[in-house]
Amino acid sequence: MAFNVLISDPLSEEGIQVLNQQDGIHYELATDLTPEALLKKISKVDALLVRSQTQVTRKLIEAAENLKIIGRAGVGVDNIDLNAATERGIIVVNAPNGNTNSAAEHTMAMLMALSRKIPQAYYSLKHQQWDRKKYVGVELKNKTLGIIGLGRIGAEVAYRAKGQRMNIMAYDPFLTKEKADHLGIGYGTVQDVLKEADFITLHTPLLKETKHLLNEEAFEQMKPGVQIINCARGGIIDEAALYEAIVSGKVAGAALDVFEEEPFHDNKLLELSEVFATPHLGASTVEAQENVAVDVCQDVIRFLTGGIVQNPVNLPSVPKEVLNQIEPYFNLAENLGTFLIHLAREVIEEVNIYYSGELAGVETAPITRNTIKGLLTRHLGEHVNDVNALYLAEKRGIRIHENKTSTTKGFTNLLTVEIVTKSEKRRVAGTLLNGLGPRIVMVDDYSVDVTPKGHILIIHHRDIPGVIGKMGSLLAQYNINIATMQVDRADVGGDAVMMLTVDKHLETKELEALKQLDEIYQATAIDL
Ligand SMILES: NC(=O)c1ccc[n+]([C@@H]2O[C@H](COP(=O)([O-])OP(=O)(O)OC[C@H]3O[C@@H](n4cnc5c(N)ncnc54)[C@H](O)[C@@H]3O)[C@@H](O)[C@H]2O)c1
Ligand SMILES: O=C(O)[C@H](O)COP(=O)(O)O
Repeated sequence: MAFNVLISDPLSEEGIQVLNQQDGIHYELATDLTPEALLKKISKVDALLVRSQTQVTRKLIEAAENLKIIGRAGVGVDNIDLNAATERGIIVVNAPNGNTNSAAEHTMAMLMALSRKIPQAYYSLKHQQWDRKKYVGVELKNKTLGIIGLGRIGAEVAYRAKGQRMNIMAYDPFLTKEKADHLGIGYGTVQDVLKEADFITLHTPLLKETKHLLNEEAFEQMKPGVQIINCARGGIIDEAALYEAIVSGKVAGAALDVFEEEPFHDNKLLELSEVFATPHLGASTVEAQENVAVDVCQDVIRFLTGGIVQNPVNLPSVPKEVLNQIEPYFNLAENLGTFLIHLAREVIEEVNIYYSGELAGVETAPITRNTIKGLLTRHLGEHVNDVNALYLAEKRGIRIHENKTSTTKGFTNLLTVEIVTKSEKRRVAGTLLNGLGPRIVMVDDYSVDVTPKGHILIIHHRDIPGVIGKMGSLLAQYNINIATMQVDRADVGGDAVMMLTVDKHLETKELEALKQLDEIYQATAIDL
């Protein structure tokens, strides 16, 4: 068979050699295509190889009649419309391990250059100025490095910064005490990191949750004189807020490799002498480029020749006959996972999934994968899929147990998911009602009946007269319309839960206002 491969971003020669060695592969290297020119070419392409520059949009994917696989020679897939690719059955693979070292080294280079103002001092020398007073730096030794996102790159940065005798304070939603102790670092909430760090470095993906993670409010919480490094993704920092924080003197310096808009020829931040930057060079080393090019080309060849890929980002692969039987449960499972992660107040150590009634007799592994996918996506982003969900959970030390039980509590099928954290267990159960679709029927020990869809608000409160009224008036003040509402309680005057569906997404300030009411212990908004 013959396949056309289009390489639309610069790719290392080593990767191209991998393509050359395979019979039936015709490749074209075209790295300067305009979006319009790429759109014209794409219909004849079987495999598209990109880095971060090519924008693989829905429009491009929809025009790609023959496209079977998109290979990303690197980690971040935020330039690829994964939903559009999945909808079209196009597999996306990346190369997540090949550039970890280079990105960590680049971060360290930025950190050291920042602390000693090396780019600024060099620039002044180039302009015939010999100024020793202006470029007095600070030592890294005994300073606190705040790391937000302790995945592959964040952890490598932590190792290296310890070599500089820095103290590390990290935040990652999957960072446990055990892992922090093993690395010999401190950990806390994101607020702890913001408050305590002398330098802050970002290593999260760009997700809905991390967009503008460093915003005006975050800068306010930081120490005066803090310095910022971003070698992850533009957009994690609100650039306008960073500009103001530097002008006001709160932030003493910033070293940036990535930007909200790339490429650019003009960025206001670069007018400030406290800022220096590189044009997205974190992975630009000979070694990293060889690694990622070889990894991604090998995966593309494996896929095109009928093999199993090693780094799938979105692969849905379930045999047809099994799929027909269990597919209706996938959405319910994913929604239960998403629901529970919002209730988690601590790091999740264990997940127990109970299959009851009809469900006890079917192939449940793909349903488990969808549950875990729902649980992890909030913090790990869109690259979590039913193929890699269990692996990602295992990497984070989360134990997963499937249980088949005969207890159905009156339902013909019941899927119950429980998370276990250091100090509590939280549970949610759902069912597929014949002809009526999915329902959430239990939250912890409370009975409810809610379609898992839209904007859900769960309020844990004390069962006393007036609390429902107060809650209703407060929502009305914020112009939030209640669509449906149910209440259940443990005992008269004891703990109770309200489960509401509302017509719009609840903002943090609105949830905080609810929590200010004496009778309310917890208010959680979930968008499904
Ligand atoms: N500048 C470059 O050239 C370059 C090179 C490589 C990678 N990157 C970028 O670096 C980022 C991280 O890469 P990685 O390989 O370490 O990925 P990774 O998946 O191993 O790590 C990301 C970590 O971020 C954590 N996270 C998610 N949401 C968070 C939040 N709200 N707060 C704190 N932590 C959160 C995740 O739990 C995960 O542990 C990616 O965006 C990637 O694209 C940039
Ligand atoms: O996500 C990544 O792997 C890095 O940002 C590298 O991007 P690049 O391949 O465009 O250098």
